[in-house]
Amino acid sequence: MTLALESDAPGVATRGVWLTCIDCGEQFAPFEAVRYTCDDCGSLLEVRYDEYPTFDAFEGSGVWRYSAALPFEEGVTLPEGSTPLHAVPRLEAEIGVNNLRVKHEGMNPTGSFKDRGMTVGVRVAQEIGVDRLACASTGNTSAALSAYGARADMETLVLLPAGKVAAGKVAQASLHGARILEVDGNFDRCLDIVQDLTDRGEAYLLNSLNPFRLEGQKTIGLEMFEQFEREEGTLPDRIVLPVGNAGNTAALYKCVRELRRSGAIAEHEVPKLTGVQAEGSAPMVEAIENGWDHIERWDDVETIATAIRIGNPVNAPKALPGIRETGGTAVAVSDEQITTAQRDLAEEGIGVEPASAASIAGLRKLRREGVVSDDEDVACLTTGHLLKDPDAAAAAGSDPEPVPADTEAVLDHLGA
Ligand SMILES: Cc1ncc(COP(=O)(O)O)c(C=O)c1O
Ligand SMILES: N[C@@H](CCOP(=O)(O)O)C(=O)O
Repeated sequence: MTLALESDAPGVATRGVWLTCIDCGEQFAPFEAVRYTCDDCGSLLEVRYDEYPTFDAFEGSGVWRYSAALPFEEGVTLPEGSTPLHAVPRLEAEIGVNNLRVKHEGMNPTGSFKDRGMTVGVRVAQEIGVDRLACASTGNTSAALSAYGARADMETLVLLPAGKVAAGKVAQASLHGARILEVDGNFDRCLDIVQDLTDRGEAYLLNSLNPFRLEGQKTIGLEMFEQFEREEGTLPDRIVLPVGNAGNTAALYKCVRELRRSGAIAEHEVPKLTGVQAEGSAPMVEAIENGWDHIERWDDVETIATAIRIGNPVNAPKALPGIRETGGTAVAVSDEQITTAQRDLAEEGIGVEPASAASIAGLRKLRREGVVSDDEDVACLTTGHLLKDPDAAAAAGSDPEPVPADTEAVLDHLGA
């Protein structure tokens, strides 16, 4: 396995930062115009730097600890990052791997990893000087954008698929002051519309199609590597993560390529990126299983894990090579397997929303199939907090037992 590394970026932009097309290689200055895709060929853009740092360049905490690998020294912060890397001894033994850690991104300020992307993305919006921020969302992106937009005192517009966003997320967007449009269509249609609006200059797009979002999200990998190394004396052999729009997969792949390029990690230390989707929403798994270099859009998607109810992952051109070049894979899990994993994590004290539990469900399935071996050190990413989706949590948990307001009756009920 050999990773394809970026070539040197010619010339110098702001702090040596460039927007580069992942297909034709065309380069653009990063902040002089609003641009999400390549002017020449329409493909995805990636942020590239003149230099890539090693671990000794990092200081401080949270996302901005990694400013040497980001386009700015600091951003609009709440602050975000510094999330725990939990040991889960019972799950580790039951699933049967050498080492299992859970990186719980639900512990970010708005309860998901999106905050890492927004602290950078909203800072870029300030730099460019836009008036209004916008996103399509299955919930978490809208919650994060609303909070970071509020922090920056900027107007926010969010488009949500009607009836398909968990209650906690709508409440967040609402209270942080976003204008919320409920669209009669799924997330992918919402994103089509937001792209049309932003192409017409109506707003600045802060979905993960915006390459600066992924810069913030790549700090998940930087932080996880430092924690894993500190606590386990090694790096994980494999990172297992839920996949929706495939931004995190793209961001983690970029993280390892940059670390390889600076010499901070060796080729044999590159973890296998392993994506998990819900069976009812699995275009990336379909592409990996069929050896395709593109995804086919799924128009009808359904899963209890509403955060990853996505049929057209826009970052697939970045994420598919990431899975393949790192020797990883992709797997689909049922809603039942997701709920079981959500309960299992809860029994270890870790509260996650359904999409997050997909990582554990996927690892368990791959281990049973023998794709993951028993000597592997694995990090699973859990992406959102349990309270994001209180209805799913209540349905997965047990019902409260009604008792009279009387101590004897309570003791009686307990069978004492
Ligand atoms: C909780 C949660 N997990 C996973 C995902 C999937 O992440 P990505 O779109 O980066 O693949 C999302 C959103 O897409 C999410 O909100
Ligand atoms: N799960 C996401 C879907 C949008 O993803 P993005 O990373 O492209 O913004 C959400 O929370 O909306």
